[in-house]
Amino acid sequence: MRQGAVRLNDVSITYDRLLAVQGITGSFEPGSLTAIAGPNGAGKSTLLKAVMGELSLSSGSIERGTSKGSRFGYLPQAAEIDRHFPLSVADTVMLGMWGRTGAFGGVSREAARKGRDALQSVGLEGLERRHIGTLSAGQFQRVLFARLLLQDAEIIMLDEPFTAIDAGTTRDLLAIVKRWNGAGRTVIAVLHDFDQIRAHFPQTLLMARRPISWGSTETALTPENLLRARTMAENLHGHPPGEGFAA
Ligand SMILES: Nc1ncnc2c1ncn2[C@@H]1O[C@H](COP(=O)(O)OP(=O)(O)OP(=O)(O)O)[C@@H](O)[C@H]1O
Repeated sequence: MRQGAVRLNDVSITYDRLLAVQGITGSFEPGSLTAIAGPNGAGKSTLLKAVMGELSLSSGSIERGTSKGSRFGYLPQAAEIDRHFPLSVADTVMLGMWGRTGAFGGVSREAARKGRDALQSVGLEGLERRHIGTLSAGQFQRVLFARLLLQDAEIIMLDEPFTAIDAGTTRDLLAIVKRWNGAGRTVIAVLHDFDQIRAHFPQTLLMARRPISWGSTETALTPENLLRARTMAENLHGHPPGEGFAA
């Protein structure tokens, strides 16, 4: 059932005239666990959306192994999600089943059981009826992970999944990421915490619009490469890329 790698061939993406991603080549192998790192505005989120097929490329190509969108699960950045929408925790989690039931397919008893199991595995049993707007940031991120669990995707892409999330939730969600990967799924996560990347993510793509390094985390995140990323970011923005982005 396992399918091919996701290959990027000289991928570039522009917004109007802004070249957000330039000349990225490499592949996410099946079953790999990769961090995408780089300064603010480096094109990381843009690249994830392009891999998902949400954005078109200005040049280059992406081989996805299959044309089926259901192969991908995607967690957007928290800032991109509107939590005012009147949905309960249970409704939000069950959206993960859309790929199989269709939007109006109704929820079978089996699907409802899976939904409860998913909520339990992220530690949120009992909160099914709560409105998502009343949850803490950490609880809401747990809901989104439960939704991803239900989606049962082969390739899971997470955009800053632990930003502004408490330490306990980060630990629990990181354990889920590792379980996904242990079960043979490919996981790609945009992350800012280099210590976390070094501790848990064997592969890293470091980019600052252009690729800097892509390979084992040890070889990708050298002080020299981080310095190059920093310098490239300064050239992009005309100022340093912010606290924390230091070798
Ligand atoms: N929809 C859009 N329209 C126009 N420009 C955009 C759009 N989305 C992103 N950009 C620009 O493209 C560049 C890359 O943005 P992107 O969000 O991909 O970077 P990032 O590495 O994910 O940044 P961060 O770490 O701050 O989230 C930035 O200059 C950003 O302002």
